Amino acid sequence: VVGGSNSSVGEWPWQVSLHTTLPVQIHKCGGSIISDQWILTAAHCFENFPLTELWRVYSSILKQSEITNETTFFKIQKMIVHPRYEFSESGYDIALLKLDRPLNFSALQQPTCLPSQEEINMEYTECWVTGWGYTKEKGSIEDTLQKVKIPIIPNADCQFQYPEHRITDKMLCAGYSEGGKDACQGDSGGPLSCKFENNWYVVGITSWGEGCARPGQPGVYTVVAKFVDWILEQTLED
Ligand SMILES: O=C1CSc2cc(C(=O)N[C@@H](Cc3ccccc3)C(=O)NCCc3cc(Cl)ccc3-n3cnnn3)ccc2N1
Repeated sequence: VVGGSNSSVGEWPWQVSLHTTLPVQIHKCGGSIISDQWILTAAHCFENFPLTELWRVYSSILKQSEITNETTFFKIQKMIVHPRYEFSESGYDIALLKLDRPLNFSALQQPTCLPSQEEINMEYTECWVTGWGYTKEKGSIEDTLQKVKIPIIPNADCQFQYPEHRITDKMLCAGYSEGGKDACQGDSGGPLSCKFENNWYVVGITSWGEGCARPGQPGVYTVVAKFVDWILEQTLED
């Protein structure tokens, strides 16, 4: 996250850190707890790492340095990548992870709400991007979970800013025209969380952008509301 600040303990209890273990263990992507056994994240996280055995899911983490060999983690029992996903910029950048066992909700780990389909994204006036990603383009993974408040911008404006892309109705953009605040490498898969009538919703999934926090190059997020039917089909079947 560029232009953000340190989160406090329990501020984003649905945020998880997804680690790959080979060749060394590193934080790879963010994700959001949406039930006691399901994590919502981005499809592109698994492009080079499709094997569930290579992943570890850490919840109730504020600092990456909290993670040691003794820290408990969840394994992935099932990985569901959207069937229409090809690459981030063509959309459908969404995936579901079923944990090997249910997690116990607490102040430090609990689900966020899925938005309902009809809520249009422009009503959200308080949206935050969170993650352990770079704080500048040539950066490194942050120790403390970062947060930054970023406004959702109309898709028409976003399309103008990305003339070589097709910004679909299943994508939303968030950023400041002057840049300076954005997601960055290591934040993908994490939530764009919006507060609405005193509840928090995972409105977007951090997906792609041209550089980080550049003027006129907003971040692009998967519109979760457009996939709620798919999410329910995949998760209620179990
Ligand atoms: O310890 C390490 C070594 S460096 C490192 C890099 C990445 C990374 O590139 N992640 C990509 C995505 C990815 C994940 C897995 C495999 C391959 C790629 C990302 O977050 N990409 C974020 C994409 C993005 C989204 C928005 Cl909304 C705005 C701006 C951007 N950025 C544009 N340029 N950089 N960020 C993830 C974890 C890492 N951990």
